[in-house]
Amino acid sequence: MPKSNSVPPPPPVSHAHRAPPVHIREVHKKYQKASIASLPRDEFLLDFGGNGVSEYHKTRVRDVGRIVRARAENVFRDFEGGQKTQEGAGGEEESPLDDILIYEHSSVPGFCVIPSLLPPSTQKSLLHRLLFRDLSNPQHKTNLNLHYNLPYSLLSTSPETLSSFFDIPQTTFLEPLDPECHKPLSVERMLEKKLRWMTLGGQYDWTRKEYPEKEKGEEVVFPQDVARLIMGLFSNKIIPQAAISNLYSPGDTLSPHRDVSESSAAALVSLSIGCDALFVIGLDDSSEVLVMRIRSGDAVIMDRESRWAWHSVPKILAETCPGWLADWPADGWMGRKRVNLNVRQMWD
Ligand SMILES: O=C(O)CCC(=O)C(=O)O
Ligand SMILES: [Fe+2]
Repeated sequence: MPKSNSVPPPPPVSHAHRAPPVHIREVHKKYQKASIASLPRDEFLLDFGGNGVSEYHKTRVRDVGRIVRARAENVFRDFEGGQKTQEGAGGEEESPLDDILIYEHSSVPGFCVIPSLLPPSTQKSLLHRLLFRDLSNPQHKTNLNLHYNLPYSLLSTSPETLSSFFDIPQTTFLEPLDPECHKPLSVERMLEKKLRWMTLGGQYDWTRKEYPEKEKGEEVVFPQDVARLIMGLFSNKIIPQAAISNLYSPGDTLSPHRDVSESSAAALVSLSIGCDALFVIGLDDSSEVLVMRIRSGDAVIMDRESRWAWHSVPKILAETCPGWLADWPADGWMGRKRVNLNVRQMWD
């Protein structure tokens, strides 16, 4: 991948509050309403899976770099460590020993996709780290901490006795901070619908739209194994310091926005696991808006101009989670979810 040399400077942080342009909002709304059955016939939808890239996109996508497969496999093996289980490979065929291609799309310069980057066993290991280990650690805040006391005292984060919200009785209740505003919430309902994001490492303040200040040195440590995974694959692009893990169910959306609170122009790296999603991305002054179907295991990179692009998730496609993953960790939970890990560098 070419190194970021002509990176435009970050827009002012005040731009985080700006309204998205009409041309982005319209595409977002159109694809929010699209039927899943119509998508394979849509030549304007970029899709590296299914029937493959459409004629329309073939001329707009080019391969701009590669990751040496042997190197990636070492990184995956290191990440999975002792946790690799016999269920890991899920009966998948071995991949041929060729390098992994990185594709850039001409509509949004710097926007790159690596289809099917993460093998099934790495996807499961990453879910385990995020949802069994990091979610049990009260330092990594979630959307629910703003309104509820989470029963962390019932969980254990020690590797020998690790237990998670998936392991405790699902009828356990989260007590609201303000009982006038919220009713108690069961762990079952939390995991099924209400848990929408968790922040890792530098804790983003969603109200003030700010990260912790570098000088204060107060940031929560970013999980070292996840950092090694990202650096092993994208070391010339980003130093992972913060991440948002988004959890979506069919019917959930993410509105058009730009990620402009970071004081670094390093790329954003985004990994997706579970159900497919539609992803919209476009620049402020461009009528060319790209819509892509993101599948489980895909990596997306927003670098250079695309780093400050508007983007959104208008739709999660129900019943599209790969079969080998649908019952993770039990009872079809991932079959009803998409988990995204959006990794950021806060400062240079
Ligand atoms: O879920 C996604 O693919 C995008 C998430 C995103 O844009 C964000 O967390 O800022
Ligand atoms: Fe974003």
